[in-house]
Amino acid sequence: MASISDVKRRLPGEFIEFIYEEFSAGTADKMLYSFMGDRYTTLRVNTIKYDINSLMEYFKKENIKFDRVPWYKDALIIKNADEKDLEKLDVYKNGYIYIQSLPSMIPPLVLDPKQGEKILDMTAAPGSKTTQMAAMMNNEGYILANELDKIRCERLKYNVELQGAKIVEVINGRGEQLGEKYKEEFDRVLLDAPCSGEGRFNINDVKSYRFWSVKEVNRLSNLQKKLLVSAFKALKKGGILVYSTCTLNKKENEEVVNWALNNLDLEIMDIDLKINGAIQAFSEGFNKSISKAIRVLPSKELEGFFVCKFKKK
Ligand SMILES: C[S@@+](CC[C@H](N)C(=O)[O-])C[C@H]1O[C@@H](n2cnc3c(N)ncnc32)[C@H](O)[C@@H]1O
Repeated sequence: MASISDVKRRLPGEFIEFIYEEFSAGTADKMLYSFMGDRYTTLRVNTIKYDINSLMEYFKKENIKFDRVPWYKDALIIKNADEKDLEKLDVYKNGYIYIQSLPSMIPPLVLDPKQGEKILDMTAAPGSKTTQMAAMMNNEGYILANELDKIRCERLKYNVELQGAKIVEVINGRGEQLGEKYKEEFDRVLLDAPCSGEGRFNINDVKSYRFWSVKEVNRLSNLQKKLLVSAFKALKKGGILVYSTCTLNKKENEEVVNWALNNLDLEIMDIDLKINGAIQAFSEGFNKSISKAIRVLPSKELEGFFVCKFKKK
């Protein structure tokens, strides 16, 4: 059984220092505990093709044990099978389900895209949230899903196709350029930003933390601000923008959001979801309204996440 000293030994020393500098010792300890092991596999039923009751019946027949998620009727926590087991099932191969972490399902729920609306998903691959939004919209309306990385863009196209998300158009380019190209065209914009991924660190998976450095966090924080400017420009007046990351440091979360409040005509809105394990974002030293944003602290069920909902004034 790993211990907190194993975590401290294996993860980059500067990351550990950074976390203890930015957070209270109690919060930092909790975060480190979450990096010790694997989480349960979780998924969402694809309501374009299937429904939750049929899926639960199917799993019972297959002897797959699950728990429901209080804040999302279409999601399940799988107790006795992992991703590889699920990938062998017909429901997976036919695109009836989408394997997705629970916190990753929060930003689309907060954005709340409506049937018939025009949505921009600025950094979209592999398409968890794009396909979730298409399902939430009953496959009616329009989603422009952009991704910079060519290979990840192919994966995005594959997932969109498999899930039957017909309202999605996939494009390959820099999110920073979309604001000028599509000025005030979208009802809602999702910026699920490229980030340092600290909320998904796992000491058994070197890939999860190999690229972390202070320099990289600073680079990402600058990129996130540029992407936010672009997202703001692409949004109609009165439109909704959701900014999310799966990282823990303030530089890529509260600091970026604080910068946006100081430089763009945006206000932060309340998030109405009641999620166990979610806390208010940290507002000390920042604009007080940042406490309306949420942080999901990493745990056995949940990876770390940050979600902020804005309205364009
Ligand atoms: C957090 S991931 C998105 C996950 C996706 N929203 C989902 O739920 O499946 C961020 C994505 O942004 C892409 N990316 C990085 N820089 C970008 C840029 N400048 N413009 C557009 N996409 C970018 C990355 O390749 C990565 O696929």
